[in-house]
Amino acid sequence: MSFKVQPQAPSMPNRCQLFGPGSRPAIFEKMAASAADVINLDLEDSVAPDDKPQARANIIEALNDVDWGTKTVSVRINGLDTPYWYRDVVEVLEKAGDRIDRFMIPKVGNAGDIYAVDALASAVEAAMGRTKPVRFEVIIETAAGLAHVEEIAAASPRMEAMSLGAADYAASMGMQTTGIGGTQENYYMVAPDGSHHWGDPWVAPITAIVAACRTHGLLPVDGPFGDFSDDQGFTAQARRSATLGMVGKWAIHPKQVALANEVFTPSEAQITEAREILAAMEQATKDGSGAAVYKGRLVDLASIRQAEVIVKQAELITG
Ligand SMILES: CCC(=O)SCCNC(=O)CCNC(=O)[C@H](O)C(C)(C)COP(=O)(O)OP(=O)(O)OC[C@H]1O[C@@H](n2cnc3c(N)ncnc32)[C@H](O)[C@@H]1OP(=O)(O)O
Ligand SMILES: O=CC(=O)O
Ligand SMILES: [Mg+2]
Repeated sequence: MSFKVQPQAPSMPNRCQLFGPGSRPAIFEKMAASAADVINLDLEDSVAPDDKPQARANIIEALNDVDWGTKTVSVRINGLDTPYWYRDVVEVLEKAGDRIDRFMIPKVGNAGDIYAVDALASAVEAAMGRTKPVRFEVIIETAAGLAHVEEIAAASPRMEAMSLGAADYAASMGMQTTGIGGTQENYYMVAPDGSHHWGDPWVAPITAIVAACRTHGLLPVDGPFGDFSDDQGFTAQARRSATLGMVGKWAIHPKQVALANEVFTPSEAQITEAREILAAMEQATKDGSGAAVYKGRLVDLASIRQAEVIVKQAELITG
């Protein structure tokens, strides 16, 4: 371990972030009644330009009036290259009560973008006498965002989570696809027998996001999977993300919430195995050994840290 100890990510459930357009208030109560840990009310790409002012008003009303229970509630503001974002920040912080937890900042390109939103949010919060600072989550979905992912993660104490936005990321990187996340038809290897084996084109940005988040104590989250009729594809993508260290995934349709919750909640079998490894290592330590054999395989002090990840995830969900 480096002399600088790795900070803990915030201890909060973040297995699924359910999105809904701010221009569609009829679904807000359904979002609040869902099993998602986080709700993202959108002012950005799911809202047409002419609908932005009404969507803002709808979201402010919902932040004041809807019972969001214990969910984390986030508002996705517009990008800093648009004329909308400053009004998103100012109006929401001036008119919504304390039920807003996060702003999601899309298409961030560097730490300066976070600084700008931080400065504006700080001024409005001070002017309004708000005592609960809004926290930030960002989307890494541009080439610049990926290139500067670490400085973005470190940009403000408000930073809480970071998502991969597969759709805009693909566009910004010039990827030859219109698919949003998951398997890409043309990203395959050919085996000696001529069969095709599909690779994961998202592994590089996911790994970069996880590393930046873990270095700075943020929650790494996988973004949208567009084909909401493909449960198997969603689950496979979510499992790959969980295996690489992400803590949750977006749902762009309510049917994806249960799928995400299942993947990002450790199974009984995983929890049992983790507890057995901890018990085996406790016995090994008592016996004066740093290593032991569990089910025919090596476990050592690193296995304790691995098992603790799973036990902590489980405890977070069960409370
Ligand atoms: C890709 C890049 C990104 O930026 S993704 C993030 C931005 N996009 C979004 O926020 C889109 C979110 N999703 C949606 O707007 C809708 O789910 C879309 C995909 C348009 C589908 O809507 P719709 O045709 O109504 O679906 P459906 O008939 O299958 O709905 C079944 C029941 O579920 C409801 N529903 C729909 N969407 C949501 C939602 N996001 N949250 C909560 N509930 C939702 C529908 O109202 C419908 O309810 P009911 O059964 O009639 O009571
Ligand atoms: O905003 C999300 C994306 O995939 O783009
Ligand atoms: Mg996007």
